[in-house]
Amino acid sequence: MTVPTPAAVRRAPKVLLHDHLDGGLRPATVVDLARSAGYAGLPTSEPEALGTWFRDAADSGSLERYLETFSHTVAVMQTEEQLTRVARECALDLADDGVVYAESRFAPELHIEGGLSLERVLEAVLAGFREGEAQAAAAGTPIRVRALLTAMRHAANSREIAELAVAYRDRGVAGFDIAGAEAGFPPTRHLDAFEYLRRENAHFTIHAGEAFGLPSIWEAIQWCGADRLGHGVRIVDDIELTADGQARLGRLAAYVRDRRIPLEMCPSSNVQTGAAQSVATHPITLLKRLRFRVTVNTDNRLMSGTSMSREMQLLVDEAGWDLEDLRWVTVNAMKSAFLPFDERLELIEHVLKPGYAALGA
Ligand SMILES: O=c1[nH]cnc2c1ncn2[C@H]1C[C@H](O)[C@@H](CO)O1
Ligand SMILES: [Zn+2]
Repeated sequence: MTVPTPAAVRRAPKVLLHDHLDGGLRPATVVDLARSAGYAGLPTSEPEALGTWFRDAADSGSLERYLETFSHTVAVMQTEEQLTRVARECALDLADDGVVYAESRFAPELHIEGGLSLERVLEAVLAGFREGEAQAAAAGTPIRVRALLTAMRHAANSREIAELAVAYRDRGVAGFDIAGAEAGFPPTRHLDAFEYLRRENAHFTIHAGEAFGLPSIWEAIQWCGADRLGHGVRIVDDIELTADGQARLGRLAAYVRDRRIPLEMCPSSNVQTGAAQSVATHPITLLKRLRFRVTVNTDNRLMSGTSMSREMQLLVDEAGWDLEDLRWVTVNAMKSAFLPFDERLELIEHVLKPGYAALGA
């Protein structure tokens, strides 16, 4: 068991599958964009205080209230310049944190209030990712960033967004997702989009098992055919721990583990929305022990005041994780990425394994 130092955690190569573009802005950028766009709705225009405000407001114990904070970030992501800047800074911030591959998700339908078409929104974001990748490579911290297109589960645009994801599959879009309030909006509302994606051999993940339990996970997998689960924490409701420390898996939990369905787990976010009590008791550690295909993610770096390094460090400090655990979830994430197999393999063999070996794993 190698307990990594904070410096080693920062240096370790990381893979991020679940990060919202509109949940990861720098506080200073929100302030700057709000000022130049004339958006007067921010609770404060002092960057540090704004960062604290987002964290506190998101610390609500409810997914619905957590999601309300996005109105401020979405308000300043309505022009091509704004979108490109936010995407470029996202790539740079992740690369600076040691992330070598990231899938960044956002909902194009939330960024058309300024009159942009969905295609223009997407192209502005993709341009930002390419700029960020080029700058990061020049700075010696190469990163690959792909987009996931999200459709909002309370709305009715999922088929159109799915078609957009397929149209741009060779131009920087790796897959599709649905997000937003979970209770009352089951994934089967969007069956048409998922069936279309499956016919197109396209990849998708579904936010499920975060604010709602097993039925949501079951629908996402068995009705919709999700490749991965966003969060999926509530799968523990189908696991019974016996007095002697053994675990008995129900049919759904066994299916998820048997089929190696990746769980995009986001510890800090789950504590904020009430899906988990603490990082120390977060189901990710039990699921890791039971060898589910777990991955560690940030969800919303702004709302949680976090980064990949911070999420990993919290698991080390509060849940007893070691360097081998970090390496294992990182390889899990790379195996589960919506990137072609040969590119995944190349990153595992030439970046992840040597990176962890250099740290002593
Ligand atoms: O953790 C989440 N659960 C459900 N929806 C979420 C979560 N984090 C962000 N979202 C929503 C709010 C964003 O505006 C949208 C697209 O990124 O996705
Ligand atoms: Zn999310």
